[in-house]
Amino acid sequence: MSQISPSVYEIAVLPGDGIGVEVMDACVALLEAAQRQDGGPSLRLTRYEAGAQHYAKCGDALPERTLDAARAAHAVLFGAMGWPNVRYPDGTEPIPQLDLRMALDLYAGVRPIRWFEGLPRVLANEKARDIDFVLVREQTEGLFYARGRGEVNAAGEAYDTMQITRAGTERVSRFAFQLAQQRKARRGQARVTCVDKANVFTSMAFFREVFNGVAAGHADITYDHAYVDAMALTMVAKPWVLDVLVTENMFGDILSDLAAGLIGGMGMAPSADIGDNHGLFQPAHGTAPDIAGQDKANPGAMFLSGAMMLDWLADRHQQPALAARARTIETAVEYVLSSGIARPMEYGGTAGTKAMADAVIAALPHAAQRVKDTQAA
Ligand SMILES: NC(=O)C1=CN([C@@H]2O[C@H](COP(=O)(O)OP(=O)(O)OC[C@H]3O[C@@H](n4cnc5c(N)ncnc54)[C@H](O)[C@@H]3O)[C@@H](O)[C@H]2O)C=CC1
Ligand SMILES: CC(C)CC(=O)C(=O)O
Ligand SMILES: [Mg+2]
Repeated sequence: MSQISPSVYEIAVLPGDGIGVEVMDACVALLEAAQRQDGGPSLRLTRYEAGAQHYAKCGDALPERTLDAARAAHAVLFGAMGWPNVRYPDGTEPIPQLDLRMALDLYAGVRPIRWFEGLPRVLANEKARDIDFVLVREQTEGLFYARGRGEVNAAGEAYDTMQITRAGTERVSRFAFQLAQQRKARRGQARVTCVDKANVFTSMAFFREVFNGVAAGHADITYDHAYVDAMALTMVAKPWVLDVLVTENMFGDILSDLAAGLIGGMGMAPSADIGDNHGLFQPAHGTAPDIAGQDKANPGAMFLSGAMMLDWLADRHQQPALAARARTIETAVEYVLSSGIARPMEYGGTAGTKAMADAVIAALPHAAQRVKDTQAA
């Protein structure tokens, strides 16, 4: 849905916990530098508190003020939240991103995985250079429906329920086909794969049946199916054959980390949580307690999530200058890695979070020129 362009885009910034704060500082610096450079539409980036540490301090992981700001903003930029030893009384973690997905109805978790020069070559096969697929994860139901509802009974049995609805499956499937249509326009072909476990679970057989109904309405896009265990193998054996995948919440959670492993780890795996009225953009990784506070995190996933936010705003508000800014940021990230100007510690290099941010910011003028040259060609 396109909307009138505001004079300033209000962005609710929720850094969260651990490396969420570090990669967010780097991303805000990059977004501000890119805006200064192109002099285009303004983003007002305002920080709000939420997360496990906030819960530990104040007993509230997602304050009303933060939720209101997220609802009112043009977009939400999110770091990561959660901390292993901070728990709710039921033993689970305060992870407000799940509450935000429900509150803002962010049903499509969009997780692109693309290899480019400068990323580690995890798979030896030359074809691994062509890895370029998007996992669309349903995010408002599935096995995550059980959150806060699970039970352990007196007989010592624990139950968590998987919820699959026709409406929820239809809308996420439609989203996947629309995404495939956009990719087809760019790449000449597209295929949507429904990832499920329809051979075992009634809920998953229903997911597949509803997906097939949506597929029937998109005759221009090829589709197929894969069981989730076989998909795990395909991802490792020949991920270059994958295009758009759509799956249930929990399967998507697991497969998206596996997919990130194909390009060297979580540090270059961005994501977008999209609903009909709101968009939230966050790296697919968590708060990484093992490296937090040491300036070791790779901010690349956060940078690319920021670029996804600019693209989404550009599309929603018909603002091509923001799409150009997104291309500039992506190009700067790729240039820094491919030229070896800086190599993140995650890939065995020496560049910490701040050094990566400095290098990408310094590459912005060069990247902007490259984007202009490409557009002119
Ligand atoms: N969206 C979110 O906010 C998410 C939050 N979490 C929370 O984060 C906490 C830690 O969870 P984990 O299972 O350890 O997952 P994690 O994604 O934080 O870390 C997994 C591994 O990847 C590494 N890693 C992650 N991001 C990196 C980056 N940008 N640069 C370099 N290395 C990176 C970590 O050092 C760790 O070895 C938990 O409290 C969990 O609930 C986990 C996943 C997503
Ligand atoms: C903390 C999680 C539930 C979130 C997560 O792992 C994810 O969004 O990928
Ligand atoms: Mg995850």
